[in-house]
Amino acid sequence: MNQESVTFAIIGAGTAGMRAYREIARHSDSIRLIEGGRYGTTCARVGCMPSKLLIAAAERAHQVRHADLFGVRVPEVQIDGRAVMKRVRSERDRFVGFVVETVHGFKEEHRIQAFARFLDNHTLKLSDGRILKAERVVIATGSRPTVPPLLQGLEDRVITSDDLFEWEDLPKSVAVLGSGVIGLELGQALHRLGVRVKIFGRNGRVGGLTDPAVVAEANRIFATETPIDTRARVERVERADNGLILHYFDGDNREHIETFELVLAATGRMPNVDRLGLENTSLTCDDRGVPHHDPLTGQCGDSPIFIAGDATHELPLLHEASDEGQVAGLNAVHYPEVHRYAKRAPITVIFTDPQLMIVGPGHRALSQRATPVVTGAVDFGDQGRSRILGENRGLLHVYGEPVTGRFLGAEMVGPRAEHLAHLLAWSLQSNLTVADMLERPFYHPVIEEGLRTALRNLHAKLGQEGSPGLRRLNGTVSRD
Ligand SMILES: Cc1cc2nc3c(=O)[nH]c(=O)nc-3n(C[C@H](O)[C@H](O)[C@H](O)COP(=O)(O)OP(=O)(O)OC[C@H]3O[C@@H](n4cnc5c(N)ncnc54)[C@H](O)[C@@H]3O)c2cc1C
Ligand SMILES: NC(=O)c1ccc[n+]([C@@H]2O[C@H](COP(=O)([O-])OP(=O)(O)OC[C@H]3O[C@@H](n4cnc5c(N)ncnc54)[C@H](O)[C@@H]3O)[C@@H](O)[C@H]2O)c1
Repeated sequence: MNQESVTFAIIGAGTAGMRAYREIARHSDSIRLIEGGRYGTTCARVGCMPSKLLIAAAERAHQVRHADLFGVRVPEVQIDGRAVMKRVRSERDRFVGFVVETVHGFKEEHRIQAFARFLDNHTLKLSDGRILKAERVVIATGSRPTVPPLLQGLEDRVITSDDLFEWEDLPKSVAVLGSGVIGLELGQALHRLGVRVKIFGRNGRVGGLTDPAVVAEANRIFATETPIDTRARVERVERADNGLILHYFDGDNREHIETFELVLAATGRMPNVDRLGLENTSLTCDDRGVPHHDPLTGQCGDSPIFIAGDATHELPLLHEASDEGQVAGLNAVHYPEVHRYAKRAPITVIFTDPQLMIVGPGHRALSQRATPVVTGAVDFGDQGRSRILGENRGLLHVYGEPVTGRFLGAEMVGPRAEHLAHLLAWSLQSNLTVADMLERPFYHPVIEEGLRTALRNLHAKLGQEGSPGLRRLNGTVSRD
């Protein structure tokens, strides 16, 4: 039998796996990086990068269409679907190319192209028939889109984010199932690119927001432009000659029947742990099949098996996958000595227009704490810079802790949220109080002045003493 023994095996050469590889390869040459699919990572191939490329085209179309507001007349906007998708694909290929180049820079003898499956804690069966023995293993197998039972059997008309960026041209119409992060980002972009779109959510959810007031404002704003019903109930989907017929009840319980060329399933992603043969190991798993592990070490139980990235089903985000890969790699190297590493402040940005962001654990989690949470707010309707830009819509809620005055997090729908989210995440990680934050400089006229309004509002509600924004220096001024 073709069998090989090494010290380290990493399953999956995505963002987390590549990061773990780099960490381990600094210490050992006895390592194998196993990839079953194509090199290039989910982020570059079908995730962060192509989605933002599509959104960039949609934003440009939207800006040109609305140039009128500034007295700039554009007679007719035409969307060339083939040209849009050509740029998306070619820029995507460029990003993927860099990643593939990096992987090819790893030693050839370290790389295996096959799917891996556990036979026991230390034995992997590869899809090419080989057996690999490894003392320590990192699971970095990522996640994949789920398709709800409602759409099963209709696969030729159902797409996921894995398929969309391969399009040669834009379709005529798409029903988007799911108003989470992917559904909102891609649904709004397609709508702006001239595709007839309807986004179907459920329970009023928008992009993972949890603050009821911010959720309501986001729902209101998106509905002014894009056909969206986050309280719909799609009951049945059936095949038609030219697409799929959706039978659904809207938020007011009225029945509708509408035909679309395609349905985009944006109903969540599942961790790639179900085909790993984990039942052959000593690991215990949660109800999603994810091995119980310590999120701060990546270690599964007390075994020499570590897990990182989307496979953990914790925070399926790029920077988290990268950090977790590094931690898993380091701890695999030093096993049985395993260290806990602090997480960065939680941050999520959703690239809709207006953008959404969550910093910290989010409103729902904060309101479940024993100590009460105080909320400061700003409405961007009259905010100076936002109005100048014609982007004056949105709501920011900032949260603070009574007594200590500590900043706890934020949720927002509004202009340039990606930048405010970073200021706030850095403040949170630095353990700043709301008063500390107000002592920082704010230029004029900028969107950050809107943040200052929210922080002042929070400061007042927290009943903090002193004049916010001023730092009194020690001593008194003596005049002789
Ligand atoms: C449409 C979309 C947009 C996104 N946008 C953003 C964004 O804007 N910002 C952000 O932070 N995040 C975004 N994400 C999330 C981000 O892409 C993921 O969190 C990240 O790519 C996960 O990295 P990973 O290393 O865990 O998984 P992956 O990059 O998926 O790597 C896992 C690898 O494991 C391989 N594999 C699986 N099973 C096996 C096996 N048994 N044997 C061998 N190999 C195996 C797979 O083929 C794959 O190559 C987006 C995701 C999607 C889908
Ligand atoms: N900007 C970003 O950072 C970014 C962008 C895209 C994806 N991602 C990552 O990818 C992950 C997956 O994204 P996603 O949008 O697939 O998942 P998600 O969990 O954000 O959203 C899925 C949504 O679909 C809804 N849903 C499920 N079944 C449904 C049904 N039958 N009908 C109607 N709605 C239904 C759920 O209620 C939920 O709101 C995200 O959690 C995120 O971590 C991040």
